[in-house]
Amino acid sequence: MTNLRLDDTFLRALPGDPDRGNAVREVRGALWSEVMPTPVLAPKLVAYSREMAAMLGFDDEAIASPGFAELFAGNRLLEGMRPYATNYGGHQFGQWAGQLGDGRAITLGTIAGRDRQPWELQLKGAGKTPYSRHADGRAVLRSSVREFLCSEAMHHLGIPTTRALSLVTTGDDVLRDMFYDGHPQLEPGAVVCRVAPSFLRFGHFELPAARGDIDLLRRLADFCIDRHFPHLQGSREQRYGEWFAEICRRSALMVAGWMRTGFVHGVLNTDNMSILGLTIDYGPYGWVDDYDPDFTPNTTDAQGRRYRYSWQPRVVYWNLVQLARALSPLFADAAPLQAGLDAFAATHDEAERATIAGKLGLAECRDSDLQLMIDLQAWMHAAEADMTIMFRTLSDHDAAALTVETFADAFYDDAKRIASTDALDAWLQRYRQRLADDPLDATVRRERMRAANPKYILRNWLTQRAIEQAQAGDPSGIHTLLEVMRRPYDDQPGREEFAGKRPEWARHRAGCSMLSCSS
Ligand SMILES: Nc1ncnc2c1ncn2[C@@H]1O[C@H](COP(=O)(O)OP(=O)(O)OP(=O)(O)O)[C@@H](O)[C@H]1O
Ligand SMILES: [Mg+2]
Repeated sequence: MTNLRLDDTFLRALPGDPDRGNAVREVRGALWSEVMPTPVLAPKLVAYSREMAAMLGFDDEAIASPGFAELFAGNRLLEGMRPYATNYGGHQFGQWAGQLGDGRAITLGTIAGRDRQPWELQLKGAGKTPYSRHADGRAVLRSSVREFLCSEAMHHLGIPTTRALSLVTTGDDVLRDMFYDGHPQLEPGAVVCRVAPSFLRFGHFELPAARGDIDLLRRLADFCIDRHFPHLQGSREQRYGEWFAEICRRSALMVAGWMRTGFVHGVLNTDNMSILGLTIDYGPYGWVDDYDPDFTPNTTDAQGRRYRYSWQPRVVYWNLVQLARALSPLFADAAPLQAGLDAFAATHDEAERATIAGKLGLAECRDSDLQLMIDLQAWMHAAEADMTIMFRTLSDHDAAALTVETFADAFYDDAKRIASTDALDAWLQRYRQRLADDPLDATVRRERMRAANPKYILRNWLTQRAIEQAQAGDPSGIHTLLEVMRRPYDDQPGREEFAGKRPEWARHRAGCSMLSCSS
């Protein structure tokens, strides 16, 4: 573990803050500030991702050593590590918020993985930084469990995401007012080590642009392209255009993955948008249980529901417009930026059609299939039917034999089930007619549907149950969930409970249907 080769390209290529220490400050003309993690009382490794550990070259012995927990709690550094926090801004709920920055994220360094690619190791919750503003730089166990598990679950679902290496409890308590209602409580603290090729966000580009620091903006753009988009060719301006278009396409595929699986990010501010098109910042996210286009897990967003499930594609587009605005000083005219935004629309449209074809088991999505899907969604909404169970049941049965009884496990409300029976029969009739006009054979159809319709998603109540167990001293629920979510598309005999609908106790429970940014 001590001979990790650190890659400090980011620090060498881009200007840093001349000041040291973690005093809160405005940082201009610089993209990062060197800052030490603040040591914690008693680091204890609670869970780790075996795939990520293998990728980074940590063997069982290294993971079991006390040094591993100490390193990934921020209590100890390896030789050559120069930890830093980065400087970014962002649009929060539609408003420009100025400088934000890594207020509780500290990068330990970047190392080459087994794949020879750079992987940045970043601690979340490692103490104050110059960007902590009024907050404490810490994270609580419940939010850290959520970030750790969902990062890995998302990866195994095949949706671009930052990853998680480790979850360490700190032995320190952290004060949090979970619902901002004047009832702060002490909660156990934790640190997640998350991992990605880069944690650059839209906000890293927006901040220098907003300050008129075009030189810094250009240096950052050139660095980002050279390092993370080296395949882009052509003149400097052509590369900028291609780069922006690729960010748009990647963002479209990311959000299409969320829509396919029922993920709601919760805080889609531009500071939570990765320039690599990765899902980033697992805060008050949620997974759709009963299909509801307005599902908004984040109580902080309960009024406007800006970040509701069904608005995510348009919000990502809005965020890309902000990025285009920020990057515009790099362009002589707006055409390449508009072309990028158009690429978002085209890619998203194509991905949405692929989703429909996959979820319904069709060789291709015709125009009329869009309506078929809209009608099924409207039906699920009215019937209060579980989205994941509906589609998986649809995947696993011969269409000829489907009746409302086949979907018995998907309903949350008996009266709504009964009231919706005729409408489902009518929809199934149309679906069967459509399948009769589709060339796929039954085996291929089933395989495709099972690959588009996960059986296991990281339902909020499952995570909440694991969190409550962990808070009581038993982390085994986290390990089990991590294991189940490694194979979300496979049937896992004996683990049916993890594919079940939300139990009644979780309907209005904090942590299940209501989450806040207090984490
Ligand atoms: N406990 C905290 N201490 C210091 N800064 C914080 C804390 N919580 C959030 N922030 C900062 O507030 C801003 C917005 O927070 P947001 O909830 O989007 O991010 P986050 O959950 O900290 O993490 P990230 O985006 O790094 O995953 C960011 O600048 C973030 O660093
Ligand atoms: Mg954030």
